[in-house]
Amino acid sequence: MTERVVAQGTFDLLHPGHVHYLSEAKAMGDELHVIVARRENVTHKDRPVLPNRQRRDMVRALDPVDAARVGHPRDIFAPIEDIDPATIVLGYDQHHDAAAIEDELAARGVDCDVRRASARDPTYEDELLSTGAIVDRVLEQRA
Ligand SMILES: Cc1cc2nc3c(=O)[nH]c(=O)nc-3n(C[C@H](O)[C@H](O)[C@H](O)COP(=O)(O)O)c2cc1C
Ligand SMILES: Nc1ncnc2c1ncn2[C@@H]1O[C@H](COP(=O)(O)OP(=O)(O)OP(=O)(O)O)[C@@H](O)[C@H]1O
Repeated sequence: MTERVVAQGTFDLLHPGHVHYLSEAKAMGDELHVIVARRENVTHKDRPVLPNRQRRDMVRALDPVDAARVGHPRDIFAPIEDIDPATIVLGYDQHHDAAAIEDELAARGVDCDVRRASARDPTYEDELLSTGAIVDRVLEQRA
């Protein structure tokens, strides 16, 4: 049986940390489905610069990704019910609580494991592995 895996995030300005996360998530199953956060739901940091559809299309073009969609406007569990994954992979720094997600999904009849991905550190001096850091460098160098 095909094991579906779900990854999620903002994916505004792509960088090797995103590729690391998505490759690791793909290795946890057969088919990787990515949920791209809607702009209006990104409230814990600066909102993305790029529109929902552009971020989805770029994520969809990455090698480990089999499918990508813009997330639900209100219910973050609705796309999960639709995809019905064996595993959800949280990013190393995502603030979501794995046990709480498992419990909510179990209540909705979705039985899936929630795992945590590893971080990728820079491999050379000026490598930038966060969208926020890229934006800061653009502001610094183009001001
Ligand atoms: C299991 C799961 C499902 C999610 N589904 C959605 C969704 O349907 N719509 C959405 O706008 N955000 C959704 N999110 C939230 C974002 O993907 C993301 O966690 C957050 O808004 C952006 O923060 P980050 O890029 O720092 O992780 C989901 C998060 C998780 C953990
Ligand atoms: N350096 C990294 N190593 C591993 N995973 C990463 C790295 N950077 C981002 N990710 C993961 O990629 C997913 C999407 O990340 P997101 O676009 O929110 O992060 P970001 O690039 O760190 O942005 P920001 O700097 O605005 O927080 C998240 O699950 C996040 O944990």
